[in-house]
Amino acid sequence: MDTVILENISKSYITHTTPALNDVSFSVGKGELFGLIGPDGAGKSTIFRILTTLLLPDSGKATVAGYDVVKDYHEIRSCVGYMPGKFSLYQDLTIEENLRFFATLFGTTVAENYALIKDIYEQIAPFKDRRAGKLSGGMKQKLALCCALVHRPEVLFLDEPTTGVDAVSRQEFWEMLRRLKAQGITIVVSTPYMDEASLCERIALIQTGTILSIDTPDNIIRAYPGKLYSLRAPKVYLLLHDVRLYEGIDQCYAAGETLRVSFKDERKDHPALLRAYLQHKGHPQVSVDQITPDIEDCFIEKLSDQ
Ligand SMILES: Nc1ncnc2c1ncn2[C@@H]1O[C@H](COP(=O)(O)OP(=O)(O)OP(=O)(O)O)[C@@H](O)[C@H]1O
Repeated sequence: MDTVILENISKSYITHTTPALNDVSFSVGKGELFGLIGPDGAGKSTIFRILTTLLLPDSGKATVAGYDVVKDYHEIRSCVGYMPGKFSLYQDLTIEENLRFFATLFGTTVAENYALIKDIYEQIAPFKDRRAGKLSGGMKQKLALCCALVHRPEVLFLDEPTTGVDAVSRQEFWEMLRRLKAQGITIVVSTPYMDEASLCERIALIQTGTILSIDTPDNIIRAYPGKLYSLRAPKVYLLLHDVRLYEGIDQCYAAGETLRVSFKDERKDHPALLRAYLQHKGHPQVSVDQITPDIEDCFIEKLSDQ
C-alpha cells in the first residue's frame, strides 16, 4: 500500500477567493523520493499542512502510513518528520539544545537514533554550542533536518528545504536525501526550483492548487508534445517581439539569453521559414536549433493547456 495517499483534496482559506487546493489526488510509494514542483502560491505548503494534520481539508480524503489525516492525527504526528518552509526552530537555543528538545518531545533521545542523523549532524557538530539564530542558511537547514529526523520518522515532509540556500549546500542537501531514502524513509519534498525535479524519482507539477502532471521527470519530458527550438540573436528583446508576430507560433518565452519557441502544429513547424522571416526582420545572425525540453519547458507547456 502507498505510504501517502491524497484523494480529491480541496482547501480554501476564508480570506482567499480562489481555492488553495482544487481536487488534488496523488500517492507516494513506500521509500519513494517524491517531489512537489511549483512556484510560490501553488499550494505546496497547504498540502504539507494537511498531511501533517496541522490543517483540515474542506473535502477529500488523505492518509499517511495508513492513518487518516483527520481522525488519526495523534498517530500521524508521531510517525512523520516535518521541516516547514519557514525556519521554525528555537532561535535562542543552541544546536544541541534544539536537537535534545525535539528528541524529548517525541519521547526519545538523540543517542537512540544517532545513526540516522550522524552524517548530517557531524557537519554542524563543531558549532553545537552556537544559538540557532546565529547559524548560516545551510547550517539552519541541516539542523532543521536533524530535528525532523530525531524520532526516526517513517515519512519525511520537507517544504522548500533548499529555498534561499547556496548552490553547494543545495547539492549536499539532495545527497543527504538520497542517503535517507536508502534507509527506507519515504520523502515528500517541495521545491520552486525546476532544476531540482530531476533529483526526484517522481514529481507532481502543481500550479494554483491544481496538479498539472504526475510522473517520473524523464516521462514528463518524453511526453512533451511537438518540437521545441532555442533561438539566439544579439538583440533578444527585439527577437522576442518579432517572433511573437510570426503566424503559427504557439509558445515564445525567454530562457536566459535565448528564446524558447514552439509552433502551433506540425503544418506550421518550419524553422527554416521562421529563420528567413527573422533575417528579413533585421536579425541576420539568428540561430534556430531544436532542443530537448527541460522540466520548466514542460511546466510552461502544461500551463498553456489550462
Ligand atoms: N493562512 C492563509 N490564509 C489565506 N491564504 C493563504 C494562507 N496560506 C496560504 N494561502 C494562499 O493559498 C495559496 C496556496 O498557498 P501555499 O502557501 O500553499 O503555496 P506554496 O506553493 O507553498 O507557496 P509559498 O512558497 O509561497 O508558500 C496561495 O494563494 C496563498 O496566498
